[in-house]
Amino acid sequence: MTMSDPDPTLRPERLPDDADRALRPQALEEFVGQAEARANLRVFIESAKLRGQAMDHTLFHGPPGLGKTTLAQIMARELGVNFKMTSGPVLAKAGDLAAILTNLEARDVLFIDEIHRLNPAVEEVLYPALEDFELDLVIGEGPAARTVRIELQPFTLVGATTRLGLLTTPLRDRFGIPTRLEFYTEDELDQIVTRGARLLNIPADPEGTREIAKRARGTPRIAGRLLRRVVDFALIEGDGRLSRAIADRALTRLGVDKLGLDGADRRYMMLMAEHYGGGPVGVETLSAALSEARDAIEEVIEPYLLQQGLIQRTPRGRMLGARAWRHLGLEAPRPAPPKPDLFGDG
Ligand SMILES: Nc1ncnc2c1ncn2[C@@H]1O[C@H](COP(=O)(O)OP(=O)(O)OP(=O)(O)O)[C@@H](O)[C@H]1O
Ligand SMILES: [Mg+2]
Repeated sequence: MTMSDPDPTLRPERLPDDADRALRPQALEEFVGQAEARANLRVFIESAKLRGQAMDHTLFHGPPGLGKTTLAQIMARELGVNFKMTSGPVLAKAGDLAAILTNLEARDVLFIDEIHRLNPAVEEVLYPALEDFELDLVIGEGPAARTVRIELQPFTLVGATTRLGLLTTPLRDRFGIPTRLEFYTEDELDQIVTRGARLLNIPADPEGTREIAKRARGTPRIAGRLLRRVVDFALIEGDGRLSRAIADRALTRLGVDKLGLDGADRRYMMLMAEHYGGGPVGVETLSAALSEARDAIEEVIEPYLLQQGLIQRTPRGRMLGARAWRHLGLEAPRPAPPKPDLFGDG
């Protein structure tokens, strides 16, 4: 049993994607959902513009595909400044970061994706840059080495991470605006799918977009991918219309079930049910048994299953919820009878 072959079209991944770009909202007004985050960002953006200052450093965290990169781009556009993008793993040396920082113009947005993967030496350089817009660079080596201080233009760092827990505390503390993104509701996803169908010029029935919204795992990126696949089926096997029947047929063919779970989700739950009696079982054990990286399990598979109440996290490991047993069509084991208390005095 392995999870190495989930349909790549169904899983959020991090590579920039041209197809994604077409559906990406460009303005805060067009951005559906995340009402609280959006309302707050609106205030902070307008206030920064009014003051003529750089907006405070902002951190977006939450599962993949919920709109972190999209919101960072929208911020720069709404602020009317340049958008520079890099990522934690790409910034190998302090000099790489210094080169980017010294090239920023006043109030620019610098976006660092996967910021939990910054090299510690690079992170050290970032601290004074964030706090005082200053850079301390060591020039030369050995006895000839000296430090020079470089003044930077005030800028806004926007960080994104799927793993808030892996951020160092000093880095976390330097973000004035930490923002958690939540899974989207079915209604919000329906709006996103409906807008997407319009942009793709495909006539859509309300029941058709609703079916995709229900099965998009709370995630706009997945909604966009599923929409494209359903459109393919509608054009080739249907009458060119996004109906509920064609959506259902396409999603079933893609292995997306009624709850929006895919093969990887089901293999994870089946493993817990069949081999571990529904848990508790540790994530390392699941990782080994599924031949899947622990990170991928924790970042991609588990957040949605937790949110849906299909699994629970306990101090002793993961457990399958009653809803998961029902969904798998299996009977949950009865709780074991209490063990006789051999050493008790009662
Ligand atoms: N609120 C939204 N409304 C419409 N589309 C959205 C929304 N949020 C995200 N999307 C769509 O979902 C896609 C994925 O969003 P984005 O790349 O911003 O996610 P992310 O949180 O940065 O993911 P990752 O953690 O994998 O980098 C985008 O291409 C965009 O089209
Ligand atoms: Mg992103």
